[in-house]
Amino acid sequence: MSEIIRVANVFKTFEINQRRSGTFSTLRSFIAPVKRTIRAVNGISFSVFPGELVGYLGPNGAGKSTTIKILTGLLVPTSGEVRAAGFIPWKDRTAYVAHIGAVFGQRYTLWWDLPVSDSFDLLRDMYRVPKARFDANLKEFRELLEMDDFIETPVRSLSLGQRMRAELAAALLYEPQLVFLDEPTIGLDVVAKERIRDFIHYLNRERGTTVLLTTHDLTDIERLCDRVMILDQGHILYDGALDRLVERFETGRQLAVMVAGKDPVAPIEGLPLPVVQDQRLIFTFDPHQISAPEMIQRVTRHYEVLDLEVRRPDLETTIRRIYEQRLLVHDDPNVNG
Ligand SMILES: Nc1ncnc2c1ncn2[C@@H]1O[C@H](COP(=O)(O)OP(=O)(O)OP(=O)(O)O)[C@@H](O)[C@H]1O
Repeated sequence: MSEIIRVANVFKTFEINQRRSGTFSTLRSFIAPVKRTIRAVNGISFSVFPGELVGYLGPNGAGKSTTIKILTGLLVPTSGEVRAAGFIPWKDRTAYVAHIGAVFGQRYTLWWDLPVSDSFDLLRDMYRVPKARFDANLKEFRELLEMDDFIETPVRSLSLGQRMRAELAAALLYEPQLVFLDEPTIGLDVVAKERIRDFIHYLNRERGTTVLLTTHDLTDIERLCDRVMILDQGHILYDGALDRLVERFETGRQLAVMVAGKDPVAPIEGLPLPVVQDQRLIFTFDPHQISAPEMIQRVTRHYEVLDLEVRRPDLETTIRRIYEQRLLVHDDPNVNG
């Protein structure tokens, strides 16, 4: 199957003017600002295949939005090649945008003063969507995104959650095969986030829409993505299965056991002393050093166990460790996929 997105060796640098700090020794150094180059995207390559839902992760300033802007044709890369849905995004943008959808959590694309339904009608005309297809999509999206209560409301009066649902519908009513979602759940409450996730899931699994999703909310990623790419300082540091990433970097697993009797906790050779929490003994262990079955065996040999549970750290804890401790390093041949 041929790829729907192909990014090859793409760089994007920004030149910014920065005031000189420090000495006023010469007039020139006082007046002329210094040019500084920011390498927002620093030689990235990847492919996405039709029907994939790929999470694009990375700490603040990693270069995610810059990549999405290049892929949607809003920015021209400094060098490198991009093809998406058969187009070079920034070259033939008018034709290209009819084949893609884009939702930016922090930017409005709908008409501010128009009721939501009028915005939808305008989009139907702009993209020349046949009426029957448009009406069928609208009917389905109204139901899935529960839009009936606000479809006649001007966009400026919508709540953030309502606006995001309207934005999603607007980006998808003309059935693009490829969709870019940049922080679609930002600022939403848990119920609204869940509704948006269900919709993205439906789009991808039921309609086969290809999705590239940028988010800082790791529940979005956990719920939706099998594949993730991690970007840092403009480099892709990991591109592969989410499970493999977690398996590789997860530490601090816990075995929580409820034991019979009230004897003081006796140390088990080779294991650190457990802490007592909610009437359970909590043993923290590194799954790369000792497996969960072995931990269970050792502990059950020592105690009469009434109940036990192995707890894994959540995805957020694992990803935070990866970012903070810089566990993924550019050019490490072992980290990709
Ligand atoms: N138009 C611009 N001019 C100058 N620098 C820019 C511009 N756009 C982005 N940058 C810089 O490029 C780098 C990457 O920014 P980008 O917005 O792509 O990161 P991001 O991963 O999306 O971050 P966040 O998670 O905070 O949104 C940052 O250092 C940013 O300051």
